[in-house]
Amino acid sequence: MSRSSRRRKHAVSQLNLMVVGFSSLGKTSFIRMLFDTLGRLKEDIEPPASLSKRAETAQDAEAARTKELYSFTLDIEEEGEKISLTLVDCPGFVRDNELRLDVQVTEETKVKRNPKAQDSQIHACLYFIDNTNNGLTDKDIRILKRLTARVNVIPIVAKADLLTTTQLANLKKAINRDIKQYQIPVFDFPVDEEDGSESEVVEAFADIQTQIPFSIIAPEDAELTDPSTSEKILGRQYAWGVIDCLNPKHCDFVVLRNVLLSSHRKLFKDITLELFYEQYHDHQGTEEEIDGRFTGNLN
Ligand SMILES: Nc1nc2c(ncn2[C@@H]2O[C@H](COP(=O)(O)OP(=O)(O)OP(=O)(O)O)[C@@H](O)[C@H]2O)c(=O)[nH]1
Repeated sequence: MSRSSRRRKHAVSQLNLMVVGFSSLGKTSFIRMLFDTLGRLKEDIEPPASLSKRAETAQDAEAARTKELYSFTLDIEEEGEKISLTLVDCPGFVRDNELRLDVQVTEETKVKRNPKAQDSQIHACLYFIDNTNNGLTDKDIRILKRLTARVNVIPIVAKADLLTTTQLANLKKAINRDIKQYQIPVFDFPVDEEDGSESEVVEAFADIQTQIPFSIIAPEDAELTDPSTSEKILGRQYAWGVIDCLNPKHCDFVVLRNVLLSSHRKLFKDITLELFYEQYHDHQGTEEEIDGRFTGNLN
């Protein structure tokens, strides 16, 4: 094996993901589910304390609220590639407090910048949308415009178990309508039929685009068994049946996980470097001009 291929084999790719959105939409639960489904290289790694604070009742919701931004890094392996994955969980935006909202969005899109540390930039930001609204609110639009100028943004509808199939389809349609109408450049999944890709690859990517915004269902704490297979699952139990959070028929988690960690990981990183990072270099100057870089200190 040549020295360069040996180096490639042992190379570790850095990936930094962030979750953002209003309070109580399921951001921490998503990170917990991702953590639980990762092929971690060191199994004994404990999740941060904030991840174990669950809120299954209204009473403990306040205690479990993410109070300040935190991040943690895991060494994982995905399809034979080693990845150093940093997950960043942000406190939820508070509705009805305009002033705090503005301060918070600025804080979260701001950075302790280290222009040389490209690998500490956020490569993809998952923006959680409230599924009780009929599309994007004015505040979502304002926040998304700011975020999309600075980072790859992927819209998410969490707690999809609370919607029927028709309600979810209508909500997705309404969100996509608003994204188009307000010209919000969320990440879109390129389909380039000219590039000689296998037609299955083109089809798979086109399919991903139709799933945006991705729907997520996070599991409850209790151990559940799939009644049809008797296997343990990450799920939610209802009077009328059991949801398997990893079943693509129930939600888009598995597709999203694959997009983030595998199929589009490199693209997120390339765009971050080429577009957002270059923008930063082109605009070196005042604090305001560069206030959006997600580089530097992730702690
Ligand atoms: N029904 C349902 N409830 C969920 C789901 N995901 C999370 N929850 C519940 O929603 C509540 C809030 O979840 P969190 O993950 O703490 O939400 P968050 O967005 O991190 O909240 P903040 O810390 O306030 O920003 C908890 O009671 C969760 O159990 C889901 O997929 N379905």
